[in-house]
Amino acid sequence: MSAPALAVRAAVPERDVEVELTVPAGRVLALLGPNGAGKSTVLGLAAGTVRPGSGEVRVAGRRVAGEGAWVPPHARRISLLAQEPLLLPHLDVLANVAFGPRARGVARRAADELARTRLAEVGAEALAERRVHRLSGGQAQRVALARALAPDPHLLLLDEPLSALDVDAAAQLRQVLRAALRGSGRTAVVVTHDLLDVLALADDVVVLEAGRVVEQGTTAEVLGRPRSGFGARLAGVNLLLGERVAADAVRAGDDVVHGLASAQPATTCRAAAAFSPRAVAVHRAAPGGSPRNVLPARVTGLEQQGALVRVRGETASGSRLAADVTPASLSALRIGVGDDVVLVVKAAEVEIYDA
Ligand SMILES: Nc1ncnc2c1ncn2[C@@H]1O[C@H](COP(=O)(O)OP(=O)(O)OP(=O)(O)O)[C@@H](O)[C@H]1O
Repeated sequence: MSAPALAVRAAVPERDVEVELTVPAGRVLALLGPNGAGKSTVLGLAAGTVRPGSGEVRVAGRRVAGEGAWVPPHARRISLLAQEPLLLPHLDVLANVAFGPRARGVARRAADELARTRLAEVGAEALAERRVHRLSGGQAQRVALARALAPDPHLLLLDEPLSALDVDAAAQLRQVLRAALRGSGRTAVVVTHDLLDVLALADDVVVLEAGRVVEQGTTAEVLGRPRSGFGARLAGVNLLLGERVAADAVRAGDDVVHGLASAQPATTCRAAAAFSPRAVAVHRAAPGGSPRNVLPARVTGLEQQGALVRVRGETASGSRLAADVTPASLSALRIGVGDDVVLVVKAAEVEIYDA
């Protein structure tokens, strides 16, 4: 087996970041997490703009940072596509894309040819002779992608690459990125806050919170069975993380939720209960009847969610939950922020799994 394209096992104490993660060659990893979680720091460790206080960083098997080792950024064969396209303003598009290969010693004609191939790959062939200042935001970012791909890097780092673009340009570039990355053999780490980027681009997901990896897995695993608050928000589900108190029940504080357990509970007692906000009904008082989970909560917010209204609530134990209800039912209930309600969800709608 070949070495991973990126292996980080490092701490940056002054930022309280301590992470261990690997990116196998040929895969795309989405690096997610709230503001200040450490995403940029991990990119910096890979790129060589941040030095680890301890531990090491390897790129394609080579130690690029760590005790007694330091490879400067330009010698790591890593390309960065940032929020803003970092193009050289005095060169035309073709020369911008040919710049990296030229710097690695490729002859002029071959570098130009390679640049045209990369421009064609991102749908920007027709822009080859254009001056950089005459490009739109979306065009410039395409050219920046071609430029990042041209030196054939071990690893491509994408730092919120679509966030400076309007919705249409972002959607187009997302497809271009998808074509350039998925199944291409290229390896990338993409920092994003956008679920659409994760779905379109990522094979794997790592979630960081407060400088630590709190969750990792394939995109399907993390979205299907999130094990962190951030992962649950991304997946759009309610998540109670706590201890397993029965094969089919999880307790978080005083909140106990029953559900359908995965076949074989592990010996660990950390477990998660996940359910959709659409499966949650909102009542003024606990209803009688069939096996249900009943969670008293205080309403903390109301917001429109498509054709429904999302009712946000918090239980006395601090579990934050959401219920999506129709405007008509909400109006009949006459509830507002600060009111006490009862959130009800059938056990059959709850999935219980190890966390
Ligand atoms: N240049 C710096 N010097 C010192 N501390 C920093 C520096 N940059 C970031 N930090 C701190 O390091 C921690 C991780 O920040 P980082 O920028 O890596 O998070 P992030 O997940 O990229 O956040 P965001 O989504 O806001 O960009 C935070 O506590 C932050 O305040």
